Amino acid sequence: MEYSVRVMDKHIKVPAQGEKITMKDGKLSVPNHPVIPFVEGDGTGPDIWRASVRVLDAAVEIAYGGERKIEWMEVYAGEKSVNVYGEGEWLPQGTLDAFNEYLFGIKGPLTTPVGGGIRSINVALRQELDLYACVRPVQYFDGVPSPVKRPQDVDMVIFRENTEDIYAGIEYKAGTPEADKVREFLVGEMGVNKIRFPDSSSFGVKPVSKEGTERLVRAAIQYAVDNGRKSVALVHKGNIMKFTEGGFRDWGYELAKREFGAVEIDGGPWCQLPNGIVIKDVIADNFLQQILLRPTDYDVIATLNLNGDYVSDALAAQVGGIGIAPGANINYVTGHAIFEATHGTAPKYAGKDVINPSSVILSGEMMLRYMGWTEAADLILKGLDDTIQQKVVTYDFARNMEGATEVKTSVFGDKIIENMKARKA
Ligand SMILES: NC(=O)C1=CN([C@@H]2O[C@H](COP(=O)(O)OP(=O)(O)OC[C@H]3O[C@@H](n4cnc5c(N)ncnc54)[C@H](OP(=O)(O)O)[C@@H]3O)[C@@H](O)[C@H]2O)C=CC1
Ligand SMILES: O=C(O)CCC(=O)C(=O)O
Ligand SMILES: [Mg+2]
Repeated sequence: MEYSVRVMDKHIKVPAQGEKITMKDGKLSVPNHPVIPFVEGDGTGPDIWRASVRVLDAAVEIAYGGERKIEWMEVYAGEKSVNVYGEGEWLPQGTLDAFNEYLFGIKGPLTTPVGGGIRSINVALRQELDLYACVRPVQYFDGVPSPVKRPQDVDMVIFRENTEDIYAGIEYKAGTPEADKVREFLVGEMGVNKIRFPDSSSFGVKPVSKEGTERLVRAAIQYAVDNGRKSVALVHKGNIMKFTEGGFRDWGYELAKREFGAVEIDGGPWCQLPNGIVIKDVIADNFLQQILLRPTDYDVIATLNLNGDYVSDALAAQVGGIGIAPGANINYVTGHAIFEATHGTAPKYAGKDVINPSSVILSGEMMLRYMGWTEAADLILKGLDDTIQQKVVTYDFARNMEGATEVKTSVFGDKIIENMKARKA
């Protein structure tokens, strides 16, 4: 690929061809040759990205015959960033600037160490760009092996609040002066007497705001309206965490009434929009058993950050696993969006070319659809569907699928491309 001399910072090469995606008056404007930044990711990220980018490019080429093309621009985060930029540079300013300026991006998974070390770069990106909605559709592809009897009954779209909650990582380690200060404040000034072992406790803070809840619930209800869905369920643990998770529920209902004209049904608090969409709520532990026993009761899900994290992996498992679970982090007001899989770096498979690339491919499919390139997005769904029907799959599906041909990540990508070409021929 040719590059211009213009650089964003010394490591980011801006493609010579290509223009920015922009947003004006709430409307996206997507040129035929958009520049889209990508982060390859850690662990299995490079294996997955290599296969995915070929599938995305092929879909666009087959659909539009050269008239449209994505001009990819590599930006760095995670381990590769430290290699390129130097020590401590896990999320360089140039990367943030690129995502900010070019509006859209796509990324592979990034490692977050447990217990210590750096805070999540994934979370930092969502916070820095204020990508407040994590949208994770969960749908079943016919033929995918699943642990449940009727995986086809699962058809949900999770809207997970993406910037607040305990997930924001505001916490203080036991034994530090900061933890001592928090303890002194809680016990000494606030009169809290419920901390069982105050001297050896670490402390975490769970901020949940009205504004944060409202913009997420608004996005979920709007999605339900735009896509003819049946219901929006607010999933929370508001019986225990009354002002945070309970606040999420109450603010959610209030917004549905105030902005969408919902009225209470059966004595409330459930309510209904004039077009019939039901707004309901469910306590999170009950929700986790209900999605297994009667998934057809649920459609669009609006929930807090940590609940959404658990729920998205659990639901993904019902339709075959996180190898096929896409997602997008979106700010619907500014138009910024970073598309990424639900799963992590799966480090034990790194560099082996065996991992399932479907989640990133489907995240790319979401991106193309969001850009309005629906023909290319549809082709990807067909190509993936055909490949699964032919039982040509990666190890994760092969281990539970009778008569499967187990293939490498790269070959799986080739097969999808072959099937997309056959569909178009
Ligand atoms: N957005 C992001 O960038 C995310 C990053 N992470 C980070 O990733 C790292 C590893 O996290 P971990 O908890 O192990 O979770 P992972 O999602 O990385 O992997 C857990 C298991 O899920 C299965 N799996 C994951 N991805 C795929 C795939 N593409 N195809 C098929 N199977 C897959 C594998 O199961 P099996 O062993 O059965 O084959 C794997 O061992 C951590 O540092 C974590 O913080 C985690 C989630 C999201
Ligand atoms: O940031 C991480 O390492 C984990 C994030 C995660 O699990 C998720 O967003 O689903
Ligand atoms: Mg997760």
